[in-house]
Amino acid sequence: MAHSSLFAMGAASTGSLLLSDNLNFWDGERVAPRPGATAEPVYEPATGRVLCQLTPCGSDEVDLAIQSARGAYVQWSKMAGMERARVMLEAARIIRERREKIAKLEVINNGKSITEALADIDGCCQCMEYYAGLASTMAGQHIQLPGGAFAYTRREPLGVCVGIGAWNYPFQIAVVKSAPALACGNAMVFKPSPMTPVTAVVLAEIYQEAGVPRGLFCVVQGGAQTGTLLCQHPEVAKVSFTGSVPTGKKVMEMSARGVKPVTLELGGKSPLIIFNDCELDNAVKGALMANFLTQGQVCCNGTRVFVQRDIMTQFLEKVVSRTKAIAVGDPLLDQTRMGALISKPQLEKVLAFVKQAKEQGAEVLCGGEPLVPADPKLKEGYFMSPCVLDNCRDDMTCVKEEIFGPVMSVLPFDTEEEVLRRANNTTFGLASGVFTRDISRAHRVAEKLEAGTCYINNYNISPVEVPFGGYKMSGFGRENGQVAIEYYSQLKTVVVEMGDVESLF
Ligand SMILES: NC(=O)c1ccc[n+]([C@@H]2O[C@H](COP(=O)([O-])OP(=O)(O)OC[C@H]3O[C@@H](n4cnc5c(N)ncnc54)[C@H](O)[C@@H]3O)[C@@H](O)[C@H]2O)c1
Repeated sequence: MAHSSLFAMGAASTGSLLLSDNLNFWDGERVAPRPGATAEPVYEPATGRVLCQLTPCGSDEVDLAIQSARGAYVQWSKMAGMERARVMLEAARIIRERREKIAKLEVINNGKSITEALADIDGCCQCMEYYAGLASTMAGQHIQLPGGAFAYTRREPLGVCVGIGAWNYPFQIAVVKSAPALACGNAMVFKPSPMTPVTAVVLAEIYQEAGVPRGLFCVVQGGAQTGTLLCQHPEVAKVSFTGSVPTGKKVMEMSARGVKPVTLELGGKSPLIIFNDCELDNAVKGALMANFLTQGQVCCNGTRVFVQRDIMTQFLEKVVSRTKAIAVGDPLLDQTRMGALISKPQLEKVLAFVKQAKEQGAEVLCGGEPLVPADPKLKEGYFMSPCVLDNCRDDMTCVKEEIFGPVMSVLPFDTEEEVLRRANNTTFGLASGVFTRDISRAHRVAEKLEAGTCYINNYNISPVEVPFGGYKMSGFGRENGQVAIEYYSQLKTVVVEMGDVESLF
């Protein structure tokens, strides 16, 4: 198998990679952008260097990708679940074999630490294996009716599904959408974020190598315009979207016009509630895991940390000392725990949130500043020091809006009833968490929190077996778990008469 030249990058280090490979993929191969189209630069967050050029796909290219997927769908959807499973298990094996190279590419394009990227890729192998396992379990019901008649249901695929991804987990979002879609017999055309175009196309090559029909998983590059073309295309059966609330609304509106089902995985401003009877060291570690993964750019982060007043001093002391110790720097080094934010505008936006928080009365206990690592090659990178904000109030912007950066807002509370009311006082509802040693309280609070996930005594664990998705404006539909099958399939009812037709006419 001829690996893409991406795989010649084995020894690449931060600041050394320049990619020239074609980033679109349909009909089973990488496709060059159309001549004359305007390219835009894609940056390496850790250095601010240009990593590659991206040319957004226009309507002809989107159409070619969808036709290619359509052709593959006809073949793939006829295969038995067990046959599809075999191909997906091979894809999982290849991902595992290349985990380090894929993780490295992800780091260079996204800026997160290699330790996290490796864990992301391992999660992708598990996701692929899990849905391979479910592929052959797609089944319906048999229903006996009077007079010997009966009915049965068939769980059938939808057709060509579209996946649109955010930039924070580029490879993982592509896998989490495509694995259940393909397991159900669908094809997928995937559009990554224009900031992270590099690894979705590696997944396309892996599927191809594993033996999917040519065109089953296609990648088109581009931003809002290309996304719009995908959502409006009449031959698209479903759209699964991961991104912000404002874009999610547009995707839903466009899909509504074509009566296409949508899955929306949107933003959050999740509460993490820490009661005074918690195991404090675990609660502190939980708060860090809830805020600082992927430089704080995680949709389900618990960024509103409510701490019961009598343990506030001890909590802050421990949280601040651990936050100050986070090693920020070259994301490809094993010892680094926090890399660079995705872009210069994102860094500026996050720093502006910190500035505004100070103006509104918050106290910065640590971080919240631009950071220039000692290594000269990182001096133009988008780094900042992780930040803990104290003296926060519910009406502050930093407590109400999704910051999407390494900024933890800490808020005191007195009673369970009060904290639940405040925690639920948001239009978001993606995730939530509670630390307590009182098991009755833990389950009572979990029941009352208005969010798609509640973590008890931990935070930000997302095993593939467990459904994930939002309440309220954080979206609907679920990814991961058995339930995802329902979002990538439809039920046909077949009614069978065994006697004569009784006609009223
Ligand atoms: N719930 C989840 O699972 C989850 C996971 C990761 C990120 N997110 C959310 O994603 C956001 C950050 O990601 P982002 O900045 O890439 O989000 P975004 O909404 O700006 O973009 C997401 C994707 O939508 C595309 N897009 C933009 N305009 C479009 C349009 N009009 N039609 C179709 N597609 C369009 C973008 O090119 C990108 O691929 C945060 O709000 C975060 O919380 C949610």
